[in-house]
Amino acid sequence: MMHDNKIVLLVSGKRKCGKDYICEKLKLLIGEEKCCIIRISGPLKALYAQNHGLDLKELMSDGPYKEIYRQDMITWSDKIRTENPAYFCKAACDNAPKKLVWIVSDIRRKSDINWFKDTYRDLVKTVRISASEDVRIQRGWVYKQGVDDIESECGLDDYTEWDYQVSNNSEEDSKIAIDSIMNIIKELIQ
Ligand SMILES: Nc1ncnc2c1ncn2[C@@H]1O[C@H](COP(=O)(O)OP(=O)(O)OP(=O)(O)O)[C@@H](O)[C@H]1O
Repeated sequence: MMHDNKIVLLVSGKRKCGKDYICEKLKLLIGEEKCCIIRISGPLKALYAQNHGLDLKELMSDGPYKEIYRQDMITWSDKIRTENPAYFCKAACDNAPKKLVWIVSDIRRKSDINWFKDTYRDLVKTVRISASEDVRIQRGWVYKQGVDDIESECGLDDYTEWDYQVSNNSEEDSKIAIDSIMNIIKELIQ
């Protein structure tokens, strides 16, 4: 199968490690004409909102709505995933614009990585972002049973085959992380 992409960058990390922060900076550096951020949670939330009569805009935002429904959304989407593990990954890619670089900013499960690797083969590069618990707490993370202790948060804790592992405990860290990822990307999209 031919793809328009040259890179599919899969990004993973615990809550408040700075996934969005790093992905947004990468997108700006690569340029919006070449790059977009994809979220597997996009089609997931759309379908959930539709099925439950909720406001999608509220659900997509970082507000309280997201936290109120997070748990139920996980249970609901797990049911769909049991029948078809790739359902939400495929839907996210089907809806994504054609760009040289796709950054998938919410990779959570081994089944996500497997589907992307089966589909996009050697275009796939994987990145794990980490930050200490102290730093994540400073950024607003509060441990939640039923969220932080289940597969959607821990499914990749023991995954070891990352192409890049970067830490994001500080602004300095993020610069180093972004530089090293950009070095690879620049070469691949030339
Ligand atoms: N290197 C950094 N320097 C300064 N602020 C940062 C850094 N990384 C992240 N932040 C800030 O920390 C907060 C959490 O980051 P972000 O939303 O990117 O995390 P996330 O991993 O996407 O979280 P979630 O899993 O909840 O979506 C944001 O306010 C972000 O601006």
